[in-house]
Amino acid sequence: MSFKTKDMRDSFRCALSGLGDAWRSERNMRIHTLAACIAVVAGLWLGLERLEWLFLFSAVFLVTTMEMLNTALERVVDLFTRDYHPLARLAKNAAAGAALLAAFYALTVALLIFVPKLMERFNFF
Ligand SMILES: Nc1ncnc2c1ncn2[C@@H]1O[C@H](COP(=O)(O)OP(=O)(O)OP(=O)(O)O)[C@@H](O)[C@H]1O
Repeated sequence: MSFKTKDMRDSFRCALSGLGDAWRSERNMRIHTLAACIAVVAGLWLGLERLEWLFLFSAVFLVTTMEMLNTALERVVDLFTRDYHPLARLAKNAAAGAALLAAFYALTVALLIFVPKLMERFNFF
């Protein structure tokens, strides 16, 4: 029996289903989505420039992409073994480390964009 997708629409449906599954099963994914929504609302309120939006969206997509890859790797490792294995630990920790680096990037971008804008808005200068 073949599991191959039939056409582009089928591939797209599978990808959306993957996003939905990750959103339902991964708490981090929901936290990132909430953080992204807050950042977009704050960006609209503070009137970000085009380049600031570009960095903000790059951070949002990097973090969510890393979280999806982390989730995929966790699933593959769990498929391979549910028992303790040092390589399973190393693989999952490395993927979690990648997600953490992306989160640090997003935090840096958010601080560099929002702190000056907020100081300007509240006349801290
Ligand atoms: N089969 C295993 N063998 C050894 N250590 C494991 C194994 N499965 C998980 N671990 C360890 O437990 C940690 C958490 O694994 P788990 O699969 O529960 O991920 P998680 O808590 O869902 O992580 P995240 O918060 O990134 O989604 C891993 O980072 C790893 O250190």
